[in-house]
Amino acid sequence: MSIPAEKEQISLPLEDARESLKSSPMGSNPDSLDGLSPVSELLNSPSIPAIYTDVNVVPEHVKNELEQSILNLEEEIAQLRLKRRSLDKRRREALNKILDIKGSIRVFCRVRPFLLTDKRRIHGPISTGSEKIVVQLAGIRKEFELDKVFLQQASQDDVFVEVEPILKSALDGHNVCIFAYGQTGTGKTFTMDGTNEKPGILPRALKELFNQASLNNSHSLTFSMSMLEVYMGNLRDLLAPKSSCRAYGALTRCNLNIQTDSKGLVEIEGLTDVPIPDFATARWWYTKGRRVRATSWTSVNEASSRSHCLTRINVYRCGDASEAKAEVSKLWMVDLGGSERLLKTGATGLTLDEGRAINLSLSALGDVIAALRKKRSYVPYRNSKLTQILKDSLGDGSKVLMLVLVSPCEEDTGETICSLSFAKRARGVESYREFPEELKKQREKKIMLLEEEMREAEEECQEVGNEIQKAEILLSENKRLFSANYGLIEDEVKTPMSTKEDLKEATGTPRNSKKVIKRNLSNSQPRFMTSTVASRQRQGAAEKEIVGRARSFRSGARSSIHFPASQSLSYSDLRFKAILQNSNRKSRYAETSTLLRESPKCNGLDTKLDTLPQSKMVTASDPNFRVTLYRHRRRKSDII
Ligand SMILES: Nc1ncnc2c1ncn2[C@@H]1O[C@H](COP(=O)(O)OP(=O)(O)OP(=O)(O)O)[C@@H](O)[C@H]1O
Repeated sequence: MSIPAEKEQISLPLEDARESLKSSPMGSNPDSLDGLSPVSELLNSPSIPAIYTDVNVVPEHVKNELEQSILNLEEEIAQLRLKRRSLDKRRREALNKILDIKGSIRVFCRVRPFLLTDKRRIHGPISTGSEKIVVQLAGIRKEFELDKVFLQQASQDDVFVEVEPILKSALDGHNVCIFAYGQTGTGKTFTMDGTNEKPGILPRALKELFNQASLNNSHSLTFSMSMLEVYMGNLRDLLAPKSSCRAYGALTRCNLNIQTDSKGLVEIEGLTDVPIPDFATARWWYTKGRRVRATSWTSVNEASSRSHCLTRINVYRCGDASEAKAEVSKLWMVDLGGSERLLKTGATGLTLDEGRAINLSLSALGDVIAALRKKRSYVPYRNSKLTQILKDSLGDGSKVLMLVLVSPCEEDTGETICSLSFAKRARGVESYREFPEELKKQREKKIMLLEEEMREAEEECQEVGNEIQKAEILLSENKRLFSANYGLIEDEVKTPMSTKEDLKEATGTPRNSKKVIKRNLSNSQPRFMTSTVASRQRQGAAEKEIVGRARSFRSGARSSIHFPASQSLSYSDLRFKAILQNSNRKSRYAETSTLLRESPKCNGLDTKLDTLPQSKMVTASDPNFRVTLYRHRRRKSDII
């Protein structure tokens, strides 16, 4: 049979796809995906000649094989996804068990190094191990056991390494609270925020979250951020636009209400929640919030924090497209106000009030943690704003890390004992270290096994993720190849349709499946982007032309028709897909893409709206007090 020149052009898409597939990772190494039947195998098969000059003469079995290969790949991908999901579940369960064995409330202690400003460098507390601290006061020796003790020489790195596992819990869907507690000037802010040279937990955590999000191929993770401070029992939004806090009418921004829904979920009405798509943005907002934080002068610490500063990262965790809603978990990082004894700070007036307010809320926090530890039926969350805000992040299923910061100085020993007593109370008396030696060993062994299991699951999950990626590349190549060569002709050959029917199908009117497509079109676009009558007419004409071309192409009137590779592959238009779908009813590829489009977008911010509690229990602050407070606030940022 002689081959007209234009027929060779028709075959170009197939040849292009063949070439691009060969140069793709799978094409160059088709064996790397076990169990899948790559199209490259098909292409290398002797049954397919090097170049098809006319799609109509491509043997039917080649087309069937290609179709089968696509179906197999889709099946494989679905199964691999299931496998990844179950591996991820295994990893999460192992991590959860580890944290449960270690205790869902963990308490670390960090001893601050001596500072130049410390007058007498006489050691107060003496650490006698990595999990024990001994303090002597007036001949009385007090011993405190903790989950970890960081000595004076411990770096920010050393601290962060121990904090990391709890961050993973937040990514796994648990609510997490990390607190820095301690006397003024012991390094709470240094540990949480750090400096540019020695960044603390917060900036490191932000970086780590984005790092983990990029590695996690089983879920898409997105984040948003809020910062607020609790000052004298009032809440202030640290990320609110400046003007809104200064204007009288916007005072509510500075006195936010805490709302609890019927399920116990807490939301702070009107709190600014900014999306943080990357670390740079997160850092920018965080620096902004820090600058606003209220500080004032006391005789103990020249930049003493007179408030509790709370940073919340909302983690939106979304599986594959079939999951309608993202799971939301909260990661709170809290730099608590100094827990100083008021006489010592020499505080008077407002500073004294600030100190009192801080101490009251710290004591309320201690009560809540102790009640949770003892699994009491009543937990006194309502005793302070701080505990009301954290209500849904301190209870069941949540993880708490309390970092107790202490001074190394002898003169601070009294304060140090107070702080460590708080830590002891938070840890609870049922500490595992009071268990018999044998039990402790069993526990250590169990943790080791679980850690091993977690690592294995993590590695396998990574491998499966890579396999999915490869299979997806291959699948899209197969689909491209198929639609480039057979997409428009299959139905015509098997079930010829009238032109009218073709057009109806193309515009998506009569059949159910097409209705889906039509609905998608309107759903997936904002109203201003939907087609007008005129554009629909133009669209209709274009579709007629495509169908007409396809028909004449198939019926042998090929003289003036060809679809160059670029054209045949760049039709992303949904209507064009509808035509393809109709002309290829047997195939489910077009439908798959439609369904994917239909599934809700996994966007943290979209989801956030859904997750906001609807029924509210409002706790309002006294408005008179708010105004007074607003006028009298002293901030270091104001002074500067
Ligand atoms: N581990 C450390 N290494 C070096 N310097 C430290 C360390 N911890 C604290 N400092 C220094 O001690 C001083 C007081 O620390 P910081 O402001 O963090 O205390 P704080 O507990 O947050 O006080 P406040 O409750 O009053 O806000 C700072 O100058 C800080 O740089």
